[in-house]
Amino acid sequence: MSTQRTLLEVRDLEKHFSMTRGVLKDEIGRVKAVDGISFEIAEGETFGIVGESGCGKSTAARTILRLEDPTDGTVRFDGQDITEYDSTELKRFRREAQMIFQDPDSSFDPRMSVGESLAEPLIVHGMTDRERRRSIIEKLLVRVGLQADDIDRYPHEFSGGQKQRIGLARALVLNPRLLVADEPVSALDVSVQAEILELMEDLQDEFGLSILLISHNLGVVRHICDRVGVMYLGELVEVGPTEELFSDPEHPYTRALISAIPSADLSDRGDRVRLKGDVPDPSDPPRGCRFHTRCPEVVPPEGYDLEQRTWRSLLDFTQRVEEGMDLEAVYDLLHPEEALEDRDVPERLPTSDVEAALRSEYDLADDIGDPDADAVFERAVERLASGDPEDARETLASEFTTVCRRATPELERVGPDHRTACHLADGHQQLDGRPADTDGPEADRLDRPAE
Ligand SMILES: Nc1ncnc2c1ncn2[C@@H]1O[C@H](COP(=O)(O)OP(=O)(O)OP(=O)(O)O)[C@@H](O)[C@H]1O
Repeated sequence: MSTQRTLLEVRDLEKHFSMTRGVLKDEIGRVKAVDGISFEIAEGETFGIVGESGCGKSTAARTILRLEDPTDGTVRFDGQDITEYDSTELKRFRREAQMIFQDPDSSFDPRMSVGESLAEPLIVHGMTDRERRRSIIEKLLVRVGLQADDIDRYPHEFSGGQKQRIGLARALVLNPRLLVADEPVSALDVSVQAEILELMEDLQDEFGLSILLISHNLGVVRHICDRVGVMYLGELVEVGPTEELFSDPEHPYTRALISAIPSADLSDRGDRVRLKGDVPDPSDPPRGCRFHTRCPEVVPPEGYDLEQRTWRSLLDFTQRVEEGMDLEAVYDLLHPEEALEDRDVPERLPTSDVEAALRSEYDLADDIGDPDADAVFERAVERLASGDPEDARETLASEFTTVCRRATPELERVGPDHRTACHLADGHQQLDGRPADTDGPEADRLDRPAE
């Protein structure tokens, strides 16, 4: 990490959105968009936050700039807690911390010339001298690769890349110390993305800026960030120096994101990890490690000898049964073509048919390699076929249990400046972690069923 002093310090930041119902606006839940993230950015440093869509990156950025009020946690800028700022301090902060957005088109008023748009922040912050404003803006336009006389042109006269250059000029016109860039190049042609990123790097050096870069694109983050935080479902799961994180990723989510980067080298295709499904609902995140429902490296249950792929399938099946796989759902699996109104579900279904359908659905071989695990699976299948999903659920939950569901891994050090929140990482292997905060069927472990 940079030896420069810290400019931005984010501690345990949370932003939850209330979900309400009816005219009385009763709260029926909370979207935990940002759920306890901590990191810092040094002066002159570029820190990237990366993750799939919906994992909370933009909300984090907006909350850090106090465009949203945090639910909990602190954001310190130059040592001061911005959540405590009064309106005067907030105005000064808004000068020192600027943002650029993904879509340069929608961030400009089409009726205002470039000069008028860029003069606005100067006027708001008290620069009354028109000539001085014009001179500052012209110099900045040249600095971002445009021409001084572009000052009198209108947004529609520029390409996307040029508009993002103007966006950068507008962000820098007040000489800020922090630039928050939310997907600054994802709306641009690939050919101009690198130009804009290089411009940002040059401007950073020249203006001594700290940058918080938000992107779903790991290539973009790798290009210009000194350090990276990987975000999943409102939490940071790994934070480390960029090259170390890319060459030696510690979290399975980071590994999956890196392996999904399109590579010219087709020979490595076999190693690609494909993450199944979308990011789960942030109003009801999975307990334990939030990534365990999609993790390709989820820790297997003790006492079984299973290949990772088989274990992942068994856990997917367990999760599905827990979510409420009943006799009707099993029937639908056996009769996918049957219309809903023609459905006549009997009290029990042939166990062998159910077993074959479920093995096919979850890609489980006839012999999964461990007779004990097979016995658990078969018992669950038999209970499902008999219309007793509760027993199936309890059997699976008590047997196919994993530390990844039982305990929440903390972000712990795996290198001098590298931290990860994964039970697999060094220091997590004692399988402790924080207990998951919801009681579930695993809370009361059942005895292993008779074999
Ligand atoms: N004002 C809001 N009210 C309710 N939920 C919100 C609000 N803003 C964001 N969310 C939810 O919070 C979660 C995180 O959204 P956010 O936009 O921060 O994610 P993101 O990682 O930036 O994704 P994207 O790149 O798609 O914008 C999402 O589930 C989103 O629907």
